[in-house]
Amino acid sequence: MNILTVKGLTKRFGGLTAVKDVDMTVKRGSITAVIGPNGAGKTTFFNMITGVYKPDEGEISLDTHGLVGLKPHDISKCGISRTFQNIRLFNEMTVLENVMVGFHNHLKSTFLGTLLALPHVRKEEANAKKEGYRLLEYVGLAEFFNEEAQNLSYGAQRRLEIARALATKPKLLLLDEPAAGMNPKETKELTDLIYRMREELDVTIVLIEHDMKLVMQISEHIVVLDHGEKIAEGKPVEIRNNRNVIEAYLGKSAVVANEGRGQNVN
Ligand SMILES: Nc1ncnc2c1ncn2[C@@H]1O[C@H](COP(=O)(O)OP(=O)(O)OP(=O)(O)O)[C@@H](O)[C@H]1O
Repeated sequence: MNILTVKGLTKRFGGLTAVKDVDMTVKRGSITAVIGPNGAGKTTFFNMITGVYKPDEGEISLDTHGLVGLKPHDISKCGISRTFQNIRLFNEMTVLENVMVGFHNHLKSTFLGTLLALPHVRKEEANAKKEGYRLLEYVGLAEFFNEEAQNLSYGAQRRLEIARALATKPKLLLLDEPAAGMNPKETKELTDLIYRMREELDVTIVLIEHDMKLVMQISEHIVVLDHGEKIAEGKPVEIRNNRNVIEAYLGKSAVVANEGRGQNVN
């Protein structure tokens, strides 16, 4: 059964069509990758799903719930969470505080209640701390809970972003280039974390990623965008040998060479 259904999604910026008439479905419990050369429209696609941009055309449904027109915080409440291509942490806040920010959407406390430190607010805060610490344990960062986020290694900062994204208990997690800048050890830890989240937290995962080794290893389904259009989709083995994909990444001459040698894209 599909958790996400996208139909005819289009976004224009002035004369540029960044995403053009894209259809896509994501199976519940799957790991799906959206790939494509630089500027293909991948982040714009994520930005429409999370309500950062309103599509010019098209529909997006999470289960049967239409998302177009909803604000990002309402979409988050529906069960979609994300991380960003450029890490967006509060550098001078502690690691634990950064995760607690993720709970904000689900807290009931009002500004006045917080100001007056009312008992129910203090209780909510204590719960957020406890739950935040638990999430840090989950992503392997508990020992750094009191460090400033900026002191973490790059790979650890990316895992912290994931912990914060998990704070809203998403059904669907969108990861925008989660392995960017990671060394092989960090990428391996990320891979394990992605599998664990899917198995243990019942989260469906869609990732944008340039690391083709990771994409081919981890994805069950791959959607390829080029110049805003979907040019291919399928299993890793199908994508690896797809003529349009090889051409988009490497140019026409690569297709000819590839066919000559019977080799694949990576
Ligand atoms: N806010 C914006 N205003 C104008 N043009 C934009 C905006 N956001 C994206 N674009 C353009 O839309 C196209 C798609 O950009 P997008 O960032 O979605 O691509 P991408 O596939 O994520 O690229 P990359 O892999 O380099 O991150 C690009 O040509 C980009 O310059």
